[in-house]
Amino acid sequence: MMSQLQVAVGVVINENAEILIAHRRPDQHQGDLWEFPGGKREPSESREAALTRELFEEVGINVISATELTRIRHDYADRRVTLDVWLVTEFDGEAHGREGQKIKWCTLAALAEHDFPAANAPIITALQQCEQLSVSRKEKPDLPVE
Ligand SMILES: Nc1nc2c([nH]c(=O)n2[C@@H]2O[C@H](COP(=O)(O)OP(=O)(O)OP(=O)(O)O)[C@@H](O)[C@H]2O)c(=O)[nH]1
Ligand SMILES: [Mg+2]
Repeated sequence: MMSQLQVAVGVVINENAEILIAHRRPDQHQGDLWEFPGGKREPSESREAALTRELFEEVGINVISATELTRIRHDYADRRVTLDVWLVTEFDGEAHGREGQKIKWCTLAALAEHDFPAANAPIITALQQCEQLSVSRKEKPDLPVE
């Protein structure tokens, strides 16, 4: 039987309500596609600890505050994954591709222009309905009055 991989995935949001995405290397599973940073939970780890470790290893940020967005089970032809998807609303540090991968901050609208693994479709839907993203957009300061 195929094993079920437990994966911690972080949807990191900055003060402009932009979302961090990273490009998967061609040799990785679901390679050459965009992803939300994250990776496999180790057996000894909590789900939160896996998220914090993966985000530091991959994009060099320290998670301060994260809430659960959704959990997704998806069967690929060659493996089964459970994605624990977190909204990371507070973090320290400047995101950069620590594994040489391309990263970028992109608006919710621009996410649709990127190709993600099939398992990610419900994440995009959840983000479109996400209170926190619309709230942070509303809270964005207006242009200064002249
Ligand atoms: N990080 C991440 N993994 C995803 C996403 N969507 C998705 O299906 N996955 C799948 O989740 C699985 C584990 O993620 P990963 O490849 O990042 O694992 P990892 O960081 O531990 O990498 P490694 O295998 O190179 O050590 C992969 O099969 C990957 O295809 C996503 O948005 N982000
Ligand atoms: Mg990874």
